[in-house]
Amino acid sequence: MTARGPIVVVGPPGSGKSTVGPLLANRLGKPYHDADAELEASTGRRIADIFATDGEEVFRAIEEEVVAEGLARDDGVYALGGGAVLSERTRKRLLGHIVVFLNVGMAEGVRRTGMSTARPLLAGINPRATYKALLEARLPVYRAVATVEVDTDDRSPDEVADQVVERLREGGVPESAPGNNTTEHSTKER
Ligand SMILES: Nc1ncnc2c1ncn2[C@@H]1O[C@H](COP(=O)(O)OP(=O)(O)O)[C@@H](O)[C@H]1O
Ligand SMILES: O=C(O)C1=C[C@@H](OP(=O)(O)O)[C@@H](O)[C@H](O)C1
Ligand SMILES: [Mg+2]
Repeated sequence: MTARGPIVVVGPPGSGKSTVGPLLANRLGKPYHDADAELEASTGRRIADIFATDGEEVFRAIEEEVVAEGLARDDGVYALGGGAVLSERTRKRLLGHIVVFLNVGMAEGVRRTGMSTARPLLAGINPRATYKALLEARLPVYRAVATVEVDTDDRSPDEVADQVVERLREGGVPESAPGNNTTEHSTKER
């Protein structure tokens, strides 16, 4: 399969990008990078602090720069923050990459993110409603950039990573109708 740069992992908060990313990298023998971790390392600040002090717009501008650098690498597995694909410039930069969309349903996504205060967007009074709105708004965006979509609801992180590897071996054919993808059917007979 000809694709450029790192394999990119996208999806909503709690879909498991930062958990599955390293497992996937390990299976593929590639280095792993996480955009949120790099953003915190390069700014010396926590994401929650940037949101609280400077607001989302400033965070998104920093994120766009960090992600542009990360995407320019030659290789690796690169997990983005859940909202990085909201940037049109970032979406354009994703063209030509293998982009893995880890999907998660609302109930499981809320459950996985509910224990953490590290995600300022979900810190409001009704995280369930916020998460639902976020999923509805972003699902089409994740699908538009993805070349592979994998459901994570009923899979452990290891099972998700295995499934991604299998799908990549099949040729990156999506589970369901995304935009930036190969549209022919899987060559693997089942
Ligand atoms: N497939 C999974 N099954 C169960 N729990 C998961 C799964 N993937 C991730 N988690 C858990 O959900 C939480 C959020 O995972 P994380 O990798 O930080 O998601 P993301 O980076 O997409 O926001 C973590 O506590 C993680 O252990
Ligand atoms: O969905 C989002 O807008 C965000 C997701 C977070 O990353 P994860 O998706 O890894 O939780 C982090 O980048 C920031 O809190 C904003
Ligand atoms: Mg993450």
